[in-house]
Amino acid sequence: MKQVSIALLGCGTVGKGVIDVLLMNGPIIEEQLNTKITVKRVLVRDINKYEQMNLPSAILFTNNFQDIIDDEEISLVVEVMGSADFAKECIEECFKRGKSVVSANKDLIADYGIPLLKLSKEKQVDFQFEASVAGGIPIVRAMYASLNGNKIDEIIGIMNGTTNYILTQMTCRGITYEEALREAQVKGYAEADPTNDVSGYDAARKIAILGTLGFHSEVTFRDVQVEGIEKITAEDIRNALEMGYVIKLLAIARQDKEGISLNVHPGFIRKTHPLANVADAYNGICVRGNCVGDVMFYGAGAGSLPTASAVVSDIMNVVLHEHIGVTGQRDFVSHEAKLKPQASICSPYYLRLLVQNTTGVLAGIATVLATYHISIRSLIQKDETADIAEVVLLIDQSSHCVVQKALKELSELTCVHTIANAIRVIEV
Ligand SMILES: NC(=O)C1=CN([C@@H]2O[C@H](COP(=O)(O)OP(=O)(O)OC[C@H]3O[C@@H](n4cnc5c(N)ncnc54)[C@H](OP(=O)(O)O)[C@@H]3O)[C@@H](O)[C@H]2O)C=CC1
Ligand SMILES: N[C@@H](CC=O)C(=O)O
Repeated sequence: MKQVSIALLGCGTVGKGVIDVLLMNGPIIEEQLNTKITVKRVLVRDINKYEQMNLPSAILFTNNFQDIIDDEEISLVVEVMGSADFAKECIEECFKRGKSVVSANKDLIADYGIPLLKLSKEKQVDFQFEASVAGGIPIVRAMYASLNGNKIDEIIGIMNGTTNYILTQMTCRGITYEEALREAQVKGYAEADPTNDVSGYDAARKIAILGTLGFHSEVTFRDVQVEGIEKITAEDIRNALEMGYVIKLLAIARQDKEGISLNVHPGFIRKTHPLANVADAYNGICVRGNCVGDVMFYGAGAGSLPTASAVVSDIMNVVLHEHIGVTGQRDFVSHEAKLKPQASICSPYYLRLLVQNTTGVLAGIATVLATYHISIRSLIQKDETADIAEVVLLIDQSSHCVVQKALKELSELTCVHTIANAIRVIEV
């Protein structure tokens, strides 16, 4: 039996999961590879914290990256620390010293994936990052190795477990946004800084990675229009349900003759759509290719063991590549991205307005919308007896900038108290 010694950079939710999977499934892994994989060294910031954890005593903990880079026995480094800059420095150093790298870090891959892939090829080492999108779902490899005979038209999905958990718990248990976020943190779904989850940045990084792989175009996180779930209230969730929809944080990449569009935003999605039933920290991703048609991927999008499952599959791939002598052979074709102007992207919208309960208010709203050629699909006034009433509208296909202009004009009407929310309705 051969031996491979690896190092982990990070031993949090994912790093600890990798140690657990290698121990739990050691025999299955060894049998397939005829190799025993041993975690020799682990980099963390605070070594003391890890002494209290029940981890194999042979693992050497360090807070000095140099201990790992100088260890000639370590041929593979697994980066599960998070954040981009320090991780990038470490990975570049690994490549230069002939070590392959597996990473789960979408912040890093979304910004530096292509230059790092080029460097890994130049240095004849492997670089794999399956866990960087949708945790345990094997979507990254599917994009570059299973669907690569297709022209990809659309990728639409729920790619953040934390926000999906929050929205599911708010919908099903009626708990508050803050309570649901706290639970997601305890369960290990949220990023170290959960702002990245709730503001949509985490999903934006994932759709940038999938867009790059699917469209063979260099898109980055900065090309994604991002909106988070912070403004979603119990009232929006209730209204959606009454109208036959659920609210999900969606990541959408589309490519047509006008170019590529990348968006992350909350969306109303029909209860009958397969994505509507993706609950808790599960993720679901629908990909449309010109030959395969629609395919859907579903599974755990976050959490220790599911994410470690993807990381360990990358580790096994790297070991296999070493055995068959194809390490560092990966070519990646990418072109400069032609981005579609956001102004030309249209969708129907749900609008929620709080208005003074006076006569003529609905006519006033309809007049403003008509000025912007926005037609109304449905309009419901609630709390007809209260001083401040809720008005819920579904409006037809309109571009985001036209809707924003109309909302600004509506907010200036004396009878309109508050524009409470405007959420796109997804028609797929
Ligand atoms: N959690 C999840 O479900 C998923 C996470 N990911 C990604 O995996 C990566 C890790 O996430 P997760 O395990 O949740 O993160 P955690 O915050 O749970 O763990 C981070 C680990 O990295 C160590 N670390 C962080 N910064 C440094 C540094 N500068 N130097 C040395 N050690 C450092 C921490 O050590 P210390 O404790 O000493 O600070 C800790 O052991 C991230 O990129 C994340 O986006 C991807 C898919 C799913
Ligand atoms: N914080 C992320 C973890 C996985 O990528 C999420 O909630 O999806």
